[in-house]
Amino acid sequence: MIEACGLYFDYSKQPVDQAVADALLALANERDVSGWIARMFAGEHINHTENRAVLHTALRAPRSEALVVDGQNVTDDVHRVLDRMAAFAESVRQGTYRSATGETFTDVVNIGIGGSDLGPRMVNETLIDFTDGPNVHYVANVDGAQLEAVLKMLEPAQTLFIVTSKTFTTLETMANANAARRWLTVALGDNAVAHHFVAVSTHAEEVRRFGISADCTFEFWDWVGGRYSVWSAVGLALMIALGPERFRAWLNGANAMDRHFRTTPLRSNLPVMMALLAVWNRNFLGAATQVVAAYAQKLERFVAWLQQLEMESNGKSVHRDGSALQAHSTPALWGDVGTNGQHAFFQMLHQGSEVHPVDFILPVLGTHPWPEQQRMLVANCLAQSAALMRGKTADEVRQELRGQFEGEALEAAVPHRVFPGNRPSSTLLMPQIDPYHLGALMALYEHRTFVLSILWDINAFDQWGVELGKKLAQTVMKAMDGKPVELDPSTAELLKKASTY
Ligand SMILES: O=P(O)(O)OC[C@H]1O[C@](O)(CO)[C@@H](O)[C@@H]1O
Repeated sequence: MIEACGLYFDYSKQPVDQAVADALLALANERDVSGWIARMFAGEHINHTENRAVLHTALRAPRSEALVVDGQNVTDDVHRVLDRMAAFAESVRQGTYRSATGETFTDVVNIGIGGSDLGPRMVNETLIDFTDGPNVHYVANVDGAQLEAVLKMLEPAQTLFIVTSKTFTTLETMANANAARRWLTVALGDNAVAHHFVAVSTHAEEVRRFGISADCTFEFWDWVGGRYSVWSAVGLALMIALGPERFRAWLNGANAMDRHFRTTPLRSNLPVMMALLAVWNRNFLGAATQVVAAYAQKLERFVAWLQQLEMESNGKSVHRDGSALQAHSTPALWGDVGTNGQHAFFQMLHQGSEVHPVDFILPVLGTHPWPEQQRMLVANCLAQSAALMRGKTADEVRQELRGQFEGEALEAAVPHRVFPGNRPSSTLLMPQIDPYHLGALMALYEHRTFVLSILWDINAFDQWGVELGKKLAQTVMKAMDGKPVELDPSTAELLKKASTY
């Protein structure tokens, strides 16, 4: 086990002995994991395909920790924006920042997608017991049904929109932002936009073009990747919900994990060991997927956030130098909260034809008034990992069924009830869900993802794989408008059929 920042990581149910652990650590040394960690924290341009530093860790560093990168003290920049966010969040929460009609804002809508949505939404939902500000809603999908479902609950005169987009050109976000602006101006007139819209972006020019002034813009920087951006001004809606103090406690949890990651020898370094176990399961034992089962209803959106973090970062097929990978990179990551998953896909985990390693995450103390149910939740989490490990032999099944079945009937019944066992899992205990421990948990997985990229020698911080589909969507839309564009026959036929509905 390894314990860090209030998280207790038990990997005793992983198929790893001392020799394997030593070999994995030798691999980490061969890949220069320590050197890469130092390079990331120092602000080197390790995102080489975009020539950018990778400094989400600076977003949660204390004010006193100066870090000069490319001639700029990034800690000063970070705290200047954090202070502006705190002042703004408090003014919305206290009702001193008013709407165009002089009313307080009862509702805030964050419009953003990918990293500009998944992180803040997940943290907001997980820490819902710690929120005491206006109601915060999140709209991501270009499917207008999502925007409509939110807007129909709201009063224009009491609604603040935060348009969150690193690039401020993302199709979905701009479509939703434009629609929200129309909804607002129909009710309150064009002048309301200045009171009701703020922006979070790295692209001041695009924000200005949309009609949001610099005063209402909260910046971040190109050294913050989209899927690592929740700690920046992208968390503004979250800060309005939580208040600046709890937001800081959450940053502190992440900062504690950063310090652990940066300073702890590899053998007892939690993100490093998690990544090594993942490589063991993926590349040596052949696991094609990784399951994450959080035993806490509040963590319902954790896997969605993690999917972008891991699969957008490490879903690559080439090394840093562009040569093809000789081994697989990220497994598909999926899961659901316990105990719900037990009644859905756990059958396959226990008896399916392939092995899928599981990370069990268990906040032990509930934050609800039903202690008996919390006991059941904890018991179920521990029981599932034990069952995966132990399995059940044919002899054990026979013993159990004796008296119920005899002879041929008994033998026919046995194979269906056998569990192979030896199915790997790790269990991560935390005392409870609170801002500090959630911050530490998220930073843990961020660093695990980074270490995996080092072990696979890939760039975890670009995402060229999302570009092609985005471009083709533009072509398809042109075709929908009757413009002469070239579509492959399959897509052209689908479009033809779709146009008949
Ligand atoms: O914040 P933006 O620029 O709107 O981008 C949203 C998301 O789109 C992506 O670029 C691609 O999915 C993500 O990396 C990013 O989080």
